[in-house]
Amino acid sequence: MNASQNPAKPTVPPGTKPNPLGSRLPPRKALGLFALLFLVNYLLMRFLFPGEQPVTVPYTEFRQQVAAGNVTALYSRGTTIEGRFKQPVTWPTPEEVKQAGQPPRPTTLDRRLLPPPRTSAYFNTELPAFFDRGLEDFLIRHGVEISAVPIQQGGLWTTLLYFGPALLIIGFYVWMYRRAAQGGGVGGMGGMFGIGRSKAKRYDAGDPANRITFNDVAGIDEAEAELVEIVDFLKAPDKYTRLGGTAPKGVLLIGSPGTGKTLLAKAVAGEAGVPFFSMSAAEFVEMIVGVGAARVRDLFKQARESAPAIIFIDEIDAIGRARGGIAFGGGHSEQEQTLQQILTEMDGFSGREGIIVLAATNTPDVLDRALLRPGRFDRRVVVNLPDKAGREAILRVHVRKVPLAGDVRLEELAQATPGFSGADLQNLVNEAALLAARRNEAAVAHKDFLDALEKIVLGPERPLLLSPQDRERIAYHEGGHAILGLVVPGADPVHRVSIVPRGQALGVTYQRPQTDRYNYPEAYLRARIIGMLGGRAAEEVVYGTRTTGAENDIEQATQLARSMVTRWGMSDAVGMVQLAPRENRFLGTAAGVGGDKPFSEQTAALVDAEVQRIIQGCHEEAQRRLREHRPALDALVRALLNQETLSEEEILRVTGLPPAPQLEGAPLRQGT
Ligand SMILES: Nc1ncnc2c1ncn2[C@@H]1O[C@H](COP(=O)(O)OP(=O)(O)OP(=O)(O)O)[C@@H](O)[C@H]1O
Ligand SMILES: [Zn+2]
Repeated sequence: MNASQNPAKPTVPPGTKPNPLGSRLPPRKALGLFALLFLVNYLLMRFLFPGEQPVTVPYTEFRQQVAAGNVTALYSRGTTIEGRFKQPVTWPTPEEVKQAGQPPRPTTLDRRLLPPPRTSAYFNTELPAFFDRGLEDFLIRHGVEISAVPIQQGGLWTTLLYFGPALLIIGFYVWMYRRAAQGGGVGGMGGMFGIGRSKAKRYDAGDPANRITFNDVAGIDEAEAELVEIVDFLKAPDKYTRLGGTAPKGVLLIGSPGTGKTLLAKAVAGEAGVPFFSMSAAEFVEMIVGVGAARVRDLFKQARESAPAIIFIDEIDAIGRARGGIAFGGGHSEQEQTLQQILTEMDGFSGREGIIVLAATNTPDVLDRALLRPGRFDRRVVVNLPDKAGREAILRVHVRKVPLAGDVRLEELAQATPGFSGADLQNLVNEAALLAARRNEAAVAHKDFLDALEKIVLGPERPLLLSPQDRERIAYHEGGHAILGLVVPGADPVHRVSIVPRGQALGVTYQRPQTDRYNYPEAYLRARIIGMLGGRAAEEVVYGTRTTGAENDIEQATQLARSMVTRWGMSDAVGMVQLAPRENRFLGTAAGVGGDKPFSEQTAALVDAEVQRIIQGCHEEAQRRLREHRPALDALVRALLNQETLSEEEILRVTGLPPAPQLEGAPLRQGT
């Protein structure tokens, strides 16, 4: 289970001002007016020219009309004949409808039925597949004019009338354009409905109340340090360019979601005291081609007017994907144009203007090379997930505005939250504060944090009606995980066991590392697998039967064992061979064996056999140790059935076991 879920984020950053250049007519209204005109146009057409839509008649009917002398002219195109009747004709005729045995008004749903009757002076028909030899003679005999050009539907006056409504719409456009242009004073695409205007959020650093500085950023010191130079440059651009050096133009911030890229960009603006224009790249790209480019132009224009300034483009991968790569529905060329416009704007800077473009992405490897060339986003700053000290510092930033009870131990919380991003930690503080408020507490206590953490990691409690047998089985399952966490050397300390159903889980065992770990001993990994298999092993030892409850455990254990074999060279039979790709550093996704296997079938079989051998060994050890500690297991289960959730001290007390000898910690794990 992944600990970092989407944290709730404030949608509008503090200090955001609405764009002062809003279009005068609200876009909603303009659209409504537009739709109305369209409707009027359509109705007008239908009303004025009810017969102008040609009827489609069968070939036999066409011949009959020619024979009756009712066809004046025709034009043929391929096997289609279009023409004009002397007298308008209704098709299908009432007799036809009767013959077909249909109600006079067939529904459009039934395609086998005849079309609804229509009257028109114009018609079209399909020539039969076989050649009608006498047709030409036949037509001439009946005085049909064979036209070389398509037959005009209606004369000059109808043509004019056709154009009337269209002219009306064009007139409306011009009028709207003028209005908007007068109001906003921005020409070009930007004038019309404000479509081409960037919806950039301007965040002004001038107001000290909502000024964000490096003080608000914690735990990502390296990234911060790299941006200090940018702040310097913005404060005194001339200092850098005086000797002919080129100023930085673009910085790419790379990091997982919620690591504080946006925050960092804002802090740079705040530190330098310059305005901050931010926009998400996804907002650039809309349905209408050309709009994205216009928005880019407008964004840069706004920034230039208030230079020195920072432009922040979030999720730049939305437009900056390598061209010719993944095709984007219909929006491909739009995306390309938008990207091109950004490049053009950046190339256009003299560097002395004091504008720096910061862009953020969490998938740097998909970006177009053109973006990364010198003079563009040639500086890259990696924003990593915070380590334990970093997490504590971030928590400290976010609890500033929260009254804390004396028992809160931020260090412990930092220890229990490996893999959490800054945004996740902010969310944790927020959830804890909400929980404390709901509990009518005067300050936020440590327990509030722990409960909030549990809710974030596993989802809210889920009321489930369980039979006493099911509850007992779940208690033994969790008890199995917990006991092994206590008795297997090297296992992470167990700090909470619960049989309250949450999210997908029926029960949870939390294990907490002592410190963040970057290098894992083999013994530790084995201890982890043994613990993971402990739930099933306990069920087997106690009941002698199995349930589906171990699915998640099996999945995790298999993944870990596979990594031991394919990535970390921990199988003697396979040896020190890398058989699986490295995990993605930025996304933190642990990759299993790749889809397109770069190794042979034999190797694959060997890997599978080795994975099985590891799992089997761990499974046996889990069963053996649980048999050995059966009294402790029973005691733990009794306490769990009584109290549902046990803390670390309670677990140690009821089982009478000492904590497992430590190898040194590793990230927080919860087994389910
Ligand atoms: N290093 C940090 N220090 C303090 N707060 C942080 C940190 N990182 C993130 N946060 C908090 O999380 C919130 C969201 O972070 P932010 O929007 O900057 O992340 P991001 O990396 O831009 O995410 P995304 O990639 O999803 O846009 C911030 O407003 C801030 O409150
Ligand atoms: Zn389990």
